[in-house]
Amino acid sequence: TACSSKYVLSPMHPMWQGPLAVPGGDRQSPIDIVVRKSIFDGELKPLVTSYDPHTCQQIWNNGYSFLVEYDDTTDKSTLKGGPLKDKFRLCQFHFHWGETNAWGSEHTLDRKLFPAELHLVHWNSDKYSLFEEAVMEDNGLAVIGVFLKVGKRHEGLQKLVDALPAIRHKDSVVEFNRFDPACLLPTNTDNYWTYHGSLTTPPLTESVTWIIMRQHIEVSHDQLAVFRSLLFTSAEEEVQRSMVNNFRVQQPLRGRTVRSSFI
Ligand SMILES: CCCCNCc1ccc(S(N)(=O)=O)cc1
Ligand SMILES: [Zn+2]
Repeated sequence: TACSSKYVLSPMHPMWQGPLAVPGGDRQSPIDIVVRKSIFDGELKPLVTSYDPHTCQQIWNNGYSFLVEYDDTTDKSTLKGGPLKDKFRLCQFHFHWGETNAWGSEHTLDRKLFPAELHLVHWNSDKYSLFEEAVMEDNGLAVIGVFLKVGKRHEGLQKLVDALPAIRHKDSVVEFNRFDPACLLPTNTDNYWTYHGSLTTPPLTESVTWIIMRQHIEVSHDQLAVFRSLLFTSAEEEVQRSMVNNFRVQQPLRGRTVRSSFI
């Protein structure tokens, strides 16, 4: 079901960070959000998430990050509201992080780097019938981005952290159920920035409405250290490489406007 886009590269291809800018791409992600240049839009609504923990299926290492995948064959776990006109189905969430707490996020706020960033990936189930279809369309996907800061231990995250040693290597999968992704959202989801962008890993398609939360979540140093114990490489490979710095370089804004839901 690999996307048929012309930008699909194998995960091990040196350009997995993708070309610096996709040829002809004028809405690439991630970007730096210049807070004072974002435009308040009073039409932006609160986000409405309704996630069913029972639709959680598995957690696996895809060689870029680790993904928690949800059953998206029905409208059980959905996102609507915010900047969105349609209803979007949750298909997976994953993270990006650094080798140290000094960096790791894909987006930045006035150039401020966070140690990690959570992405909750949804596709437009009002308009399309499969993720693979939606990924090719300009209103196909909606990704919620949440910044992580190092501080107190995140109790909800621990269940996920405890599963990571079982998926250390690329392509390892374990069954994972009853996880409510809502526990990873900040307490305030009314304040966010939104802009039109792309996937930050191949196929890099320009199909994403990004919704970046203003409020971060806190995780402990030890919890983040377990993320860094994952490997980019499969069990067979002779040289093992730690899964760290799995973020893309930032992309030009190309005149895009970043809107805010708050003043
Ligand atoms: C068609 C198969 C593609 C699998 N991978 C999709 C994908 C890539 C990047 C992001 S992200 N990092 O922009 O949220 C989400 C989902
Ligand atoms: Zn991501």
